[in-house]
Amino acid sequence: MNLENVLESIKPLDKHSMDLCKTHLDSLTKPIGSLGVLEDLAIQISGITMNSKPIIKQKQAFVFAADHGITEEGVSAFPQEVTKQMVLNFINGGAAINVLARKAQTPVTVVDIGVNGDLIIEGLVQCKVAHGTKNFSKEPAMTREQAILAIETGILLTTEAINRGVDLFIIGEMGIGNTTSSSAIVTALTNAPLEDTVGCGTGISTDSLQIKRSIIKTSLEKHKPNANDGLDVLSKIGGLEIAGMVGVILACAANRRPVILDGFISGAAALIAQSLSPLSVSYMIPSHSSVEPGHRVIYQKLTLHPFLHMNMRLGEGTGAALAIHVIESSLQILHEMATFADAGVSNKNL
Ligand SMILES: Cc1cc2ncn([C@H]3O[C@H](COP(=O)(O)O)[C@@H](O)[C@H]3O)c2cc1C
Ligand SMILES: O=C(O)c1cccnc1
Repeated sequence: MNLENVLESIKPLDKHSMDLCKTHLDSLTKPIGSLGVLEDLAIQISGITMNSKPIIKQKQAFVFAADHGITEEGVSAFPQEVTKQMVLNFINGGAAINVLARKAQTPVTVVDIGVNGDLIIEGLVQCKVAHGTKNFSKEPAMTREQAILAIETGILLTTEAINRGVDLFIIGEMGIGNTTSSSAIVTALTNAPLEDTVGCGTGISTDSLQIKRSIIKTSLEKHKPNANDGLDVLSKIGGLEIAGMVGVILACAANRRPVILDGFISGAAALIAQSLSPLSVSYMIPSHSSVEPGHRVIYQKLTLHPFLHMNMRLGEGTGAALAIHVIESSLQILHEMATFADAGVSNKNL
């Protein structure tokens, strides 16, 4: 499916399944609504899957890696080659996402969608759209065609995984410099002040933070990305890994599969997906709230509420991997808890 078909296929959640799920939750041995977010998640996943008792059997993490020309401006605490080095670490199973995904029994697929350098590594999915983006303080990060190609890469990988039976997705990324790109996207799409959208990423100094903000400000003045056109925003100031994640989100929405968002950068991808298809937001499951300040701005615009508050600021899909445990718990409640009738517990509001 190409991007256009995917956007046309996205439909609202199934209200009937959600109502049935809520009725069942209300019949379980607990005060109504007392399991809070666990209940909300079960209801949302019912609406997504059109099944009032959904089951998750196969999970999949996609980690998209790409480089950013904007690193030339000194916006990260780390050099660009760390992207490539971390790809090897992912493949060898030694990164944080590998550990947390293993714990959640979720396979990790690493996708080179735009790393600067040729990587021939067994196990790495090679879908390079470009050798990194251009320095967007000087010229557009990529062409519109490249942005679409990278989104369609995410769509293709997701569709293939769905055909293999995957029923829950998590997204993550690796790309030195990508908090600068994400902050630019969030500013362009929300108009929020730079103080609220730009943070320290990997840990830059306060002086570098001022430079990061001023680069974003002048780049936005230069390119004037159209806030009503997610593809314009993505191509002028975005990243190829961000585009890949947009593709996963949209393909999940089109195929009625839940997709767990991760930190700040996956949130920037979610905002692009929202601008291309407002309906896609109901298929997104938030996970944690990042230390990066702009993450709060993202959640406000999406009207989603993260349920994990872990002081994390890593990305890679780590927060999303943790959220799998909560989501699986919510469905286990739905399947295994006794009803008032089954357990012989009085169900009367006095
Ligand atoms: C060793 C290492 C592992 C990482 N894993 C994720 N990130 C995170 O940090 C980067 C974004 O921050 P900035 O915009 O400041 O460069 C991204 O690659 C993100 O995934 C990492 C960063 C480092 C250094
Ligand atoms: O929240 C994130 O995903 C994040 C924050 C800082 C650096 N890298 C990732």
